Order: sequence, then C-alpha cells, then structure tokens
Amino acid sequence: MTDDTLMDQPHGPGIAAPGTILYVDSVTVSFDGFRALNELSLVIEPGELRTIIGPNGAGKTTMMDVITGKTRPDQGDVLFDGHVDLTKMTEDQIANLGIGRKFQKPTVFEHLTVFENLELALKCKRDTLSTLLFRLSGEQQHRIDQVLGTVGLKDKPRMLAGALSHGQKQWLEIGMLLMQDQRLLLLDEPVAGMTDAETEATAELILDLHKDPHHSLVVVEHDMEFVRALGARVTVLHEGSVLAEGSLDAVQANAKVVEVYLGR
Ligand SMILES: Nc1ncnc2c1ncn2[C@@H]1O[C@H](COP(=O)(O)OP(=O)(O)OP(=O)(O)O)[C@@H](O)[C@H]1O
Repeated sequence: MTDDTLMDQPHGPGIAAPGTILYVDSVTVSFDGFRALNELSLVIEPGELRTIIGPNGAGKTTMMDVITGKTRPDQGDVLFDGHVDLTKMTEDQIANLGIGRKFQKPTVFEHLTVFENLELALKCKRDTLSTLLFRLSGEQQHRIDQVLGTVGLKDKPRMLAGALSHGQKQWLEIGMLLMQDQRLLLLDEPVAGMTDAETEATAELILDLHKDPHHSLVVVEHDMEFVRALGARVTVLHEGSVLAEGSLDAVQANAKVVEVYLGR
C-alpha cells in the first residue's frame, strides 16, 4: 500500500491504517499560536528503518514527543500498529505498547553496572508485584548476554555504567530498549558527541537491529555521514511538515531542501 492510499483513509475515531507500524496524519501542534508541527503526515512500515533530518526548529523533537505521548496534538491522527490511537494514551501506556525512545543524552544508571542496567530494564517491563519477587530465569540471563553482545558490551557486564565512554553509554541505553522488547525504536541524535569510530560502530549496530523484522526504527540525526551509512529512506522536516522524502542522494539534490539548508 502506498503512502497516498494510506492518506486517503477517513479521519476520526475508529480509523485504521493496515500494514503500518506508525501512521501520523495531519498532526498539528501549536505553542502560543506558533505551529511547531503543521499538518505533519508520515508513515512507517513494519520493519522499516527511517532517518529524519531537518534544520534546527523543524519539529523533529516535537514529532517524537507526540508519538511518545509527551505532547498532545491539537489535531491529527497518530496510530501504532495500524489501529492503536496514541493520542489518547499516557506516556507509560505507550511505552508498554512497545514504543521505546532514546533521548540525545544518555540516561543510564551510572552507579549500577552494565549488567544491572539491563536487568533493571527487564524488571521495568513487569508489574510491581512480580518485580518484587523477580529472579532472573536462565532464559532472561541468556537474553541479557545476547543483548550485551549486540550492543558491543560483552566484556563489560561488571563495569559501572558511569565508567563507560559516551558512546558505550549510548549503546547500553539502546540495549535497555532491547531488553524491554520494544518494537518501535525512536532514536534522537544517537551519534551526537561520539568519536568517528563510535559513530561507525553505531551505524553497524542500527543496521544489525534493522535485520530483525521485529524492529522498526526511526532515527533523527544531523550527521550526514552517519545518515549515509544507514542507507535508509530519509524524511526531511521543515517548519513542522515533510519537505521531501526519498534516498539521501535524492533529497540532497532536491532544490527545496538545498534552499532550506543553505539559505540559513
Ligand atoms: N514547549 C515549547 N514552547 C514553545 N515553543 C516550542 C516548545 N517546544 C518547541 N517549540 C518550538 O517549536 C519549534 C520546533 O521545535 P523542535 O524542538 O521540535 O525542533 P527540532 O527539529 O527538534 O530542532 P533541533 O534540531 O534544534 O532539536 C521550534 O521553533 C521551537 O522553538
């Protein structure tokens, strides 16, 4: 199904967008009359990796805030998994649905070890009573080992998270989202502040996650080398709307995009 046919779906309660993991239609968010999002429409398919770029103030963070329930849109539809209306849900409910967000700055528990951070992420997925009674099963232990390998921290389970490099903290936090088995991962400028080697390793990590069709990934990023390394479809936001969409080469050759970036 193409984006155009999806946009033809009727609005209002009870709408559905089959075959999509994230469906954003005509979303507007205003702050004191200023439109941070202006009838924004965007569709992410299951298993897709999408990169979002755009100049400062384009609305990228506000879009993430709307998807995760931090900000309520003035109008528009936001559906998860083709039918779940995210505009009616709290941030906790949305996280429990399987939508995980990683903010630009790492927010790991610095005084806990790498292993304990992953263990905690697993516990947070559970209800309070079972958390109190929680003991790691062999299977869960195995899952933590697996995730340690995926995020490149296999040899650091006992290290305090506070002693990790900036890049390693970012990978640990991605590992925490994996422990929670999130299906839609929203990554906000994951390579900001990383060394070149860390940036390359992060691109490999994201491409690795993308191999698993269970994961859909939306990556907001300013670093064009990194965006190129991901090789994904790129959406360009500007003034709260989609300005262009396509391969990185295609959007970089788009006159409107060039004007927005160079005209500033
Ligand atoms: N709570 C708020 N109150 C008033 N204006 C806001 C608020 N949040 C965002 N804005 C404005 O909305 C616009 C979009 O901001 P947003 O942070 O979403 O952009 P962005 O694309 O994430 O920018 P950056 O790349 O700099 O992070 C900006 O002009 C910003 O000043």
